[in-house]
Amino acid sequence: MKVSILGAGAMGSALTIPLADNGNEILLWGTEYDVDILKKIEKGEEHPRIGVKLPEVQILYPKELKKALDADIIVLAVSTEGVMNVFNRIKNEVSDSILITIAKGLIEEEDHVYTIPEAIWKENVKMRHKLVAITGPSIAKEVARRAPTRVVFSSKNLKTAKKAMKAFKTKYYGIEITDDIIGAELTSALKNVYSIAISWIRGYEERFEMDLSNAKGVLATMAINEIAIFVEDAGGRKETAYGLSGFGDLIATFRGGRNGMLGELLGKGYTIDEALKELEMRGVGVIEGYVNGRRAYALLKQLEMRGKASEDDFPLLKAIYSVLYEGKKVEDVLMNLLIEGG
Ligand SMILES: NC(=O)c1ccc[n+]([C@@H]2O[C@H](COP(=O)([O-])OP(=O)(O)OC[C@H]3O[C@@H](n4cnc5c(N)ncnc54)[C@H](O)[C@@H]3O)[C@@H](O)[C@H]2O)c1
Repeated sequence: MKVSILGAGAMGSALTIPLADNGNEILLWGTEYDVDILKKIEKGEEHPRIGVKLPEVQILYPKELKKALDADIIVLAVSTEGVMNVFNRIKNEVSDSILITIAKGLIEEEDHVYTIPEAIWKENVKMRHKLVAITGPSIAKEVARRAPTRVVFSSKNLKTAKKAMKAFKTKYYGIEITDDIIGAELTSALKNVYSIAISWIRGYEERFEMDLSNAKGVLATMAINEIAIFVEDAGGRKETAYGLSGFGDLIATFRGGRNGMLGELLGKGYTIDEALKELEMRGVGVIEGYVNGRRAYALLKQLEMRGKASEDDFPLLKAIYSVLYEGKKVEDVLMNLLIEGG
């Protein structure tokens, strides 16, 4: 198949490995932010974010977006902040292709919060049966090194998911499919938010020089249960949260990543402003879990207004929101969460 990847960041580029191993023709289009990376790939150098050389791909520069649209599959491989920006540029020319999204986040438009599929369908209703979301534990560097990985392809139309799976599935890249695309997408966006809280404990461990594995177990359990309730309130299936998209991804990522770094600093006693400043100084890019913490809370409020959810079921999310946006410190909320459950 002919597959275009839009976005030459870590994950978009990592996906060229299973796609090439499966014999697909691959086009890799980069945004304005990706130009240096594209040049490196063209010179045969390692991709700076994933540390491997890419297989044979046709490189396309930012002005060549149109050339990427003639493909069986188009992978929207940009981060959440770029999804609608890129989709709006291609939305009228992609209806014949399968569109795949990989971003793990929520979209906010005119004071309303949407999952990524809902935001896309709102712009082009035809994509309802053409859209596939990839979720589950898949750290880009590991995919790029052919480390064993198993992810979820979700779509309203299982035929579409199966067709997409054919292009990607390899001996080391396993795929399960589901029609619960809203559940899978919401789960993976929330996973980024809750992993901030689980990482508070790492900061605490360092700060007080003691192991706090018991506490980590409590927060991880609260996290997965709240994600499951949230997903069900939003019309998805609880099992999706307990599967690869939720539990699996939480285990894979809470130890590291940008959200984990933010959580750790907060656990060490930094205020949110100090933590964000520190991460900016370290050159860490956008922290998706931070922005999505606010969006998740706003979505919860939206659901509550419609009688579909109750804020009382989400003590951990409320605590995360209060630390990220209301000036609370982790020590103001942690003991109550751990001992009383919120
Ligand atoms: N890295 C991983 O292991 C991994 C795994 C699964 C899913 N994801 C998800 O995939 C998405 C991308 O992650 P990544 O690690 O590849 O990030 P990255 O920072 O390496 O790449 C980000 C990509 O998004 C583009 N981009 C960023 N802001 C943009 C904007 N405002 N407009 C247009 N394009 C923009 C960049 O040009 C780049 O192509 C994230 O949502 C992430 O949660 C990442």
